[in-house]
Amino acid sequence: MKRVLGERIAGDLVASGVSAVASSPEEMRRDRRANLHILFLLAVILAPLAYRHWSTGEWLPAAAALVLSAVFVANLWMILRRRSGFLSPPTVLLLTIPLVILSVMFGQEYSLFWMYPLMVAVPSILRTGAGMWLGAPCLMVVIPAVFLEFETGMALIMLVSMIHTLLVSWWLMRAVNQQSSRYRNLVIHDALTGAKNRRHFEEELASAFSLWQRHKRISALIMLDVDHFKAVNDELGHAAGDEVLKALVALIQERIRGADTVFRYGGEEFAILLPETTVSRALVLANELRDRVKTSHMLPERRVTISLGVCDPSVAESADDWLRQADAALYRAKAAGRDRAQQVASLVQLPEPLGDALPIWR
Ligand SMILES: Nc1nc2c(ncn2[C@@H]2O[C@H](COP(=O)(O)OP(=O)(O)OP(=O)(O)O)[C@@H](O)[C@H]2O)c(=O)[nH]1
Repeated sequence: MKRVLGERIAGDLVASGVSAVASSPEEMRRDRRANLHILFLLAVILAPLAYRHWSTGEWLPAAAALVLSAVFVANLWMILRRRSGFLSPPTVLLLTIPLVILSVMFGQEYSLFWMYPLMVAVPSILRTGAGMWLGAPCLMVVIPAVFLEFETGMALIMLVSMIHTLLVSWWLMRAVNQQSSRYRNLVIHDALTGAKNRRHFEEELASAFSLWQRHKRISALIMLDVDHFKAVNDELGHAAGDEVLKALVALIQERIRGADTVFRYGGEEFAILLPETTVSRALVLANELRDRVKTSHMLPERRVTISLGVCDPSVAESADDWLRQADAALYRAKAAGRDRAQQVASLVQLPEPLGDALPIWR
């Protein structure tokens, strides 16, 4: 249980390293704004805390709060100037919590009021259930101080309201998370087939291309198109055409590895992006898919076939060019009679057996 909890908190801390989860510029801007607010909040908590300790002659906690507050302000300044700070929000949070608790232990009972913004900040920064797992022990640590410093009625009110603050903040954060993952799914998926959509494809293709450019990490792109799909629609109706598209995506998804992705590029054209895969291995997969589609009896009335084009980024000058070349290979396959796969020969030779050893499906 402990390990699972530790892993969850660690996972959430990593995930809440914000820039790691934010992918679109809009998400990054939103996270930056949220970071600024939270960092400002935590910096503000520490300044009056330092003042109170200083005014009662407790130099050590006063100095610690002052130094930390100054560090947080510098971090804020860096984020404003350079868009990223030297401390992540979880680190800032993990530095603030012990200081507030220590301040209470040092006899500054009014520091307990800073537990309220902290109970808001913990779920907001950690974003998931781990916020609760970190917030709850913090409250437990301060319970003795609450009952020691305040009369029982007041202590109970404070405790219940702190728990309430933590629960409401966690509940709100959970609702926000659920909504955003629902929206993200809608934004990146094609509603009919469940494949990822073209917009997401363009992002993923660009990132696969920059992995190739910067680190020479190879990927293969397969473009595929259903042959004579118009005839399917015309003869059997649009609904039958839709069923073919859904069955095709299901067949591809069943075959490819977890790391690979199938996208609906448009109409009856699809793309499959295969990380760490050579063109020759992708061609083997393309032919296997072609074979499986042909023998799958998706429609009892007529045989469905596909044509495919395979290409890696070594031959391309940009992500767009990569797509253009894979598409050109696909249309060569169409022109050569359909129900076949064509490749663009790669310009790189991976050392064998590495090239061969790369798995192409699960
Ligand atoms: N059922 C269905 N049909 C679609 C969908 N999107 C596009 N189409 C149809 O797909 C057909 C594509 O036809 P064409 O571009 O002529 O291609 P094709 O008949 O497959 O011919 P080739 O690609 O040359 O083999 C058109 O009739 C479109 O209406 C969809 O979501 N559902």
